[in-house]
Amino acid sequence: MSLSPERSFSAAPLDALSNVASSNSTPPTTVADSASLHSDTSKHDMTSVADLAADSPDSSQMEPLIEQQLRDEAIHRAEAATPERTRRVRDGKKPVYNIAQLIGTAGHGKRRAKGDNVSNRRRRTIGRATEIDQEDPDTTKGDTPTRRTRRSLGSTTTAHTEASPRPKRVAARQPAPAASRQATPVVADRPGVSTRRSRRSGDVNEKDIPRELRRLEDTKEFSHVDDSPVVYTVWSNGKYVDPNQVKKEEEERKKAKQAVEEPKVEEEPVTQGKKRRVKKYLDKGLYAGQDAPKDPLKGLTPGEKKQLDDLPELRPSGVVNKVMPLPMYTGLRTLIAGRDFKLPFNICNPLPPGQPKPDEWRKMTKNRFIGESKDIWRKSDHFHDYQSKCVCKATDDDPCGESCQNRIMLYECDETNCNVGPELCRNRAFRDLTKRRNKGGKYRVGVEVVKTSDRGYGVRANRGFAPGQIIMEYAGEIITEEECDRRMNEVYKDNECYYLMSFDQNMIIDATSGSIARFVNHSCNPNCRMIKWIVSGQPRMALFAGDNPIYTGDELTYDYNFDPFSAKNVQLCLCGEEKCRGVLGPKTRHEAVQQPGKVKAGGKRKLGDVPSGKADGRDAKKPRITSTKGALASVGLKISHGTATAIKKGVSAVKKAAALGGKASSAKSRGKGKTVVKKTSTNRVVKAYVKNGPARKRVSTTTTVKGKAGSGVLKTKTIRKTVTAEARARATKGPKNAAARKRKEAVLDKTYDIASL
Ligand SMILES: C[S@@+](CC[C@H](N)C(=O)[O-])C[C@H]1O[C@@H](n2cnc3c(N)ncnc32)[C@H](O)[C@@H]1O
Repeated sequence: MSLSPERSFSAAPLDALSNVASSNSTPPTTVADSASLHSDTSKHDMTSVADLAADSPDSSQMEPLIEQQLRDEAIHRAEAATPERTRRVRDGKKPVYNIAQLIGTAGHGKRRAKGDNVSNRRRRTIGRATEIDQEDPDTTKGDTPTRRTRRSLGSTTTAHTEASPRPKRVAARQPAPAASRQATPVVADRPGVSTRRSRRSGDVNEKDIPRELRRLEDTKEFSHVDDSPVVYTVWSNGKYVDPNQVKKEEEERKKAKQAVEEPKVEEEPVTQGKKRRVKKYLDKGLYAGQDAPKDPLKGLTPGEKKQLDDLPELRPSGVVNKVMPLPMYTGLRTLIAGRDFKLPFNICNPLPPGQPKPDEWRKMTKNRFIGESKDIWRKSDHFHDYQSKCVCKATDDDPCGESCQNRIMLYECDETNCNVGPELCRNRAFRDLTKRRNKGGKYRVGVEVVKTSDRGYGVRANRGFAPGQIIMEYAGEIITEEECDRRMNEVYKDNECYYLMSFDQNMIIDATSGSIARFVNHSCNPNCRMIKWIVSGQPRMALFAGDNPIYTGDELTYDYNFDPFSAKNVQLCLCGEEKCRGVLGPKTRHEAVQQPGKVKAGGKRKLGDVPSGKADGRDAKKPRITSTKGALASVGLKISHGTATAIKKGVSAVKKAAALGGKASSAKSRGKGKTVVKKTSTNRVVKAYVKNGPARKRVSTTTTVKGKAGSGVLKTKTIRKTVTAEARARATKGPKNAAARKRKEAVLDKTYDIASL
């Protein structure tokens, strides 16, 4: 019997032979190659065995021998090539193809998708590939090895996707017939791969358990014994629904329903045992955050007081009426006069959310020195002056009230300079402001930024403020004049709004990054004042309510007393007041003369405001205030009232003004070596910026020495300037009707006195 190649092929165990072949072959591309792939011996080997048979005298005797030899040879070769697979061969396991090697991609390494960690994945493809081959021999019949390989590749993908949440669909597409189970051990016999079925049945062969799971063998979880109670969770809209919470809510709903259905029995006041329920009335809203006036009779005329004596029921009993508070400052008068009144509907109606808010605004609540300003800033004499104690007494009617010297000097009382103490002292505005703000809340802060129809943003009150009460601090970056010049010429040159305020020691507060106060607009008849106070020896600027109370919803305004410095920068005033000056300009001389006598809380005062006895008893250290006549006399105090000054671009006129013969400034007189012609008694910067260009200016200076106050000589300087035709044309372009234009022109015809007022 001759040994044909086919016979030798069938005689050898298929899997072992194919393994050997697969390990040695290049990827097969033809049927012939496929045959060679599955053949157990090389052509050369077969020839030698056939030769051996041919040479044998008794071929029938030789046949089993040859077969045996062939088998041995195959095993031997297989062992030499891949010892592991040979072991499988010995164990009679199914053949395993190395697909990557077969298709020549083994050298590429594992494929890695984006974010896909394939390092731990098991190559189950081979088993699958085999499965296909084994599962349905009919389907594979006639398949070239190439096709099979492709199929294997397909199953490679399947194997990869097994880890993804779609294995079931894959399984559905390829329902595994019973035959596939035969193939399973190919996978299962590999460490770490055991089929679900085998695990479930508990028939776990130790060899089948992956090494990393072996230590978990004793756990219930491993044996699929779940003795924990089954917890069903409910999820709604991607959120976990707590059943207890649901139950609670349901009970509450039921209770509420019952309460509505059952007629409510009026509760009898229980006098014994239980505490009597007291009905709560709204006692806040109208005056939220506002103290009631201490003395309601204070504002009444003698006639009204007499009238009140005839109406004892109206006499304030001291008990706060919480039921329906009367208009706070006019309540008693309204009652006496018997007038009807109605509460304004918007009395406590702060803006609803979603209002346009200013962007590009970095809020700052405290002053910050920038650049050189800190080094230049020095402690001037009045910073020490504030330390002298006031002469108020705790037994006074109004301790540290209107007559307190500290208050008159615009020094805030504190533990160093107050004779009364923190409980009774009423001259601690900045402390009160801090306390109020620290408590937080929209209503305590009391202001909000609003968008006005024609003046950009503004600020309105969302609570009431008593006359003279502090509202908010004007804070920002404290910069030198040089820095201010630089910013004006470089940074703010295209801006329409400026947030520059003259401050102290010739410095400027730039509130471009600053507090809300920067948004307060100008009015020629304002309801607030911007006042500089000395607090713990440091100057601070704040907005105070004016002589009248401020109600919720009122827009807050103060008189900028604006100095445009250049006619080019004159802006039309849109305050809408009857006595509007027409432009954002400085106060007229007339207004300035009228102003001081009017000022009450925190404003400019005459010496006559200070009770003479107390003035005499003042500490010698404090600046002596001598009585002087006229409007300018009153500026002997260190007051910066209405000091808003916008400093517009242009060449600093410091030198110019100096050249015009202005006297040495207080700064110069203090040996600073700088010529500054702007120091005034009000600390207002009167600085003549002369713009290169068509602006025609007539600048004259007069210096009046009025007396001494504190650290320096009081000076006033008047710089007159005339509005140019160009500025006039620009300023009167706005008003549409002839009357308004005429009014503007009339205003512009005036010569402005930029004076220290
Ligand atoms: C300190 S800012 C006040 C806040 C400013 N409205 C805003 O939107 O930022 C000053 C600027 O506001 C405008 N402004 C303020 N009061 C005005 C008024 N009464 N009439 C016209 N413009 C006014 C002017 O443009 C002025 O330069």
